[in-house]
Amino acid sequence: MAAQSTLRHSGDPLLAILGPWARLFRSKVKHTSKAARLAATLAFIITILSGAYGGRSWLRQRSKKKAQRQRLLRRNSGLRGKDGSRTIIVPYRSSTAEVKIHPTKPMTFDAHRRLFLNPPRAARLGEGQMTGQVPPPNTKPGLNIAFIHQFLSLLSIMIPHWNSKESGLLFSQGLFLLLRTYLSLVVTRLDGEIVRDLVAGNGRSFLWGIVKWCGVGGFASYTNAAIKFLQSKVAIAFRTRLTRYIHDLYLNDNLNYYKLLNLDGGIGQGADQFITNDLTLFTASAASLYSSIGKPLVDLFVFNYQLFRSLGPLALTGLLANYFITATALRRLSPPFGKLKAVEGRKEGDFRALHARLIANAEEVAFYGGADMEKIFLDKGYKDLKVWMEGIYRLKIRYNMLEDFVLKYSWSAFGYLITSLPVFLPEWGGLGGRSELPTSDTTQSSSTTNRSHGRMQQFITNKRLMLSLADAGGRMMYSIKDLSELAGYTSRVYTLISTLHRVQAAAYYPPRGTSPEPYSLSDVLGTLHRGYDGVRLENVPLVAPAIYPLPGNLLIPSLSFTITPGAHVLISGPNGAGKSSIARVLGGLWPVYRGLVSRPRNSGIDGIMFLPQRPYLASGTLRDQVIYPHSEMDMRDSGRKDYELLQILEDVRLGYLPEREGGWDVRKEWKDVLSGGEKQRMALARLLYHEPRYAVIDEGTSAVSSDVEGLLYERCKERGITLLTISTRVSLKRYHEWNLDLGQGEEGDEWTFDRIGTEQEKEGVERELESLRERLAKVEGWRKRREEIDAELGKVWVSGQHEEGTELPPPEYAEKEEESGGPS
Ligand SMILES: Nc1ncnc2c1ncn2[C@@H]1O[C@H](COP(=O)(O)OP(=O)(O)OP(=O)(O)O)[C@@H](O)[C@H]1O
Repeated sequence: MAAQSTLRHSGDPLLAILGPWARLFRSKVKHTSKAARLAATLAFIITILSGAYGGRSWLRQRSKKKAQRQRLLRRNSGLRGKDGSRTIIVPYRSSTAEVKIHPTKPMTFDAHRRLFLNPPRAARLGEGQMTGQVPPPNTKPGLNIAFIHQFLSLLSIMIPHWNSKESGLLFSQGLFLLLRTYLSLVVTRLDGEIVRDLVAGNGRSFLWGIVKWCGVGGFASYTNAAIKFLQSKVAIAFRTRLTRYIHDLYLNDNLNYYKLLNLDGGIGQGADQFITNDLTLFTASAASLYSSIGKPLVDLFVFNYQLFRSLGPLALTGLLANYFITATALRRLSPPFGKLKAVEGRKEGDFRALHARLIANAEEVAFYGGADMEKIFLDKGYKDLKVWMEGIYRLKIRYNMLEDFVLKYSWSAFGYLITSLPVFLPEWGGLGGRSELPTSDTTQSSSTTNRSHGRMQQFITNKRLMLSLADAGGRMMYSIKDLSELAGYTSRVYTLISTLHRVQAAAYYPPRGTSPEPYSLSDVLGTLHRGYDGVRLENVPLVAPAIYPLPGNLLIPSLSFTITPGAHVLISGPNGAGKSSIARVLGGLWPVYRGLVSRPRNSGIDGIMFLPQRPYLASGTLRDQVIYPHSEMDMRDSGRKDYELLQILEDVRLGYLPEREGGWDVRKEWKDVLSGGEKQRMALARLLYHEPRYAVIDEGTSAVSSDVEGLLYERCKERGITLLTISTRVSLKRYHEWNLDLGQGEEGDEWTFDRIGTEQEKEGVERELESLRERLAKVEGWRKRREEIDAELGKVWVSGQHEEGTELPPPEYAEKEEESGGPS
């Protein structure tokens, strides 16, 4: 029996663990009363039942949530939180995942403005106020105080609180980095022991050493993988923080995405290269810096201390001197990697912008057959980039040679010298060196053997320490280059964010002690008043702005008119007179340089809506095209239904679209699917959906047939929308009450604002007729003058060649054909 039980125990380890517990349970059960057993059984059954019920409702909720997510994803929609956050649904593997986005608080932007617009003078960025640019053009990206300021400013966005997720990630990474250093130390010692045992022929210890080596190796591999994983997590967390911050600053009610390119111009071709490429490089570089500098720094301290213990103060002094000299030499001789990287980023951006332009205008270029011309632009853009990159590589090759020689070969030679110290200069060889001295209580031969084994172990350990140290020092040196490159990326990202802050705060100041250029961005004195039921301009000059700090171009010196509800206005005039410019000022795209502009507060319902000259079709579903700029979430919130959208499409004669395209949820490249007229009608459908009180329609029906055009205007008016139509078509007057006519006078900078169909307007027409009559009266005189000139020219032509009235000889080829009997 005993034998049986032993067999069972050894055969089934699980039973061996559970057996005692089972016995304990059985003995407890035996000693409990019947009532207690009944209660326990009941509790057990209730637990199982409630568990099953809970599990079932959890499963149900999960499948309901899954279905909701799928629906939201299909409809390009999401969920809105009470705290203003948005939850969007993204595809994840075969299912979906939720991403919650919290908007950046305005307070945060206010707090950061100081960092990005008023940097300390010590950072050599304060001079920006003198030149009106932040950062000033003379701030070179490199390892300087400006870099530290820029990096710390960005760090305050990347790690907003000490207890944020990013700090946690960095802390965990730090722990793993320390662990790796510790493991390197263990490996170093182990290496020495293994070689000692091998030389001494101690097989048992040698094998045990190998086992320990493998165990430590496995653990070290896991540590390395964890460090890399955490580094990528840190990089992506940094990138998420910065991207969201930039998006919140870039895409807001202040229209910074428009102003950045059209008014400020501080970042050249646009923000896309900055946000996509430079930001990625910056965050990857910042995250790797932590381990690429942090780890060797810790290593340097630990290994130096170890070497000091075994080699003594002379070695340590030598080592430190070596670091200092090589670091200074390399720093002096290194090219300005930061500046090179910043320029490279700009050139990459220019090249990318050329491609983006071609993609956006592919149809137009194709019609013109402009491929060859576009290729020239693209090839030139690439050549610029290539020449720059080759220049960088040439600079790098020289530096790399020097770096390699110094860090690999000269350092190892120096390392051998240092590790030989205990052998040749035992009295200088530190604490470990004392063991080298002969002792009197051992025999000569065993002392020699022991000493040589001890030397061997110590040499191997020291050599490994030296190698690790050289590796750590090398990595420190290499990271000087990484640091310079990081300075380049930092400068790019900092420039983007500070320019965005400047646009957001309209912080354009003339250099100290000077007055601003008239009609430049630092000379904006007018007011844009939102919250007026109508549209009113009072003594507003119409100025086409120029990129800061240049002065704008004055189109109309002073414009004043008021539009009240129901007073539909046609804004007419020749091309380039400034019609669309009025819309730009009203929309807040262009600044109000002088005077007062009043407009409704909101865009859309109860406000004002603008239909631009070039119809825009968003990416998304067919529904998204009608409700733009609403999302489906907004549409559901306002209680609108799909059948209403269909009615709107019927009103603009696009009722066939949902069926033809395959429903409301279908996604297509709508700008290629819809014709020019359909696009304009879609824009009017948006107007009918939003039903604003006022609408500015800029050439919104130029591609629509005139019968449908009239119908569209009537539909808008039926819904109580007051129209401000910008058009060169005088025929549109019949749908409007007032006419603002621009481009009059000699200079084209005068204007009239008249009621259509009134005495005043008739007088205006009379005036125009009178001026035409005056011109007609001059026609007779011009005709006579032309006859005189013709006669003069006729004399010159005829003299000495042909008689008047004689036939001109036939062309040569006609003569030949006649001779050969006509064309074959
Ligand atoms: N972003 C800009 N920067 C500088 N000048 C501009 C800008 N946009 C337009 N302009 C200039 O302002 C003037 C008025 O332009 P606007 O677009 O208002 O003309 P318009 O009367 O609407 O002409 P059209 O009938 O051709 O649409 C033009 O001379 C134009 O070149």
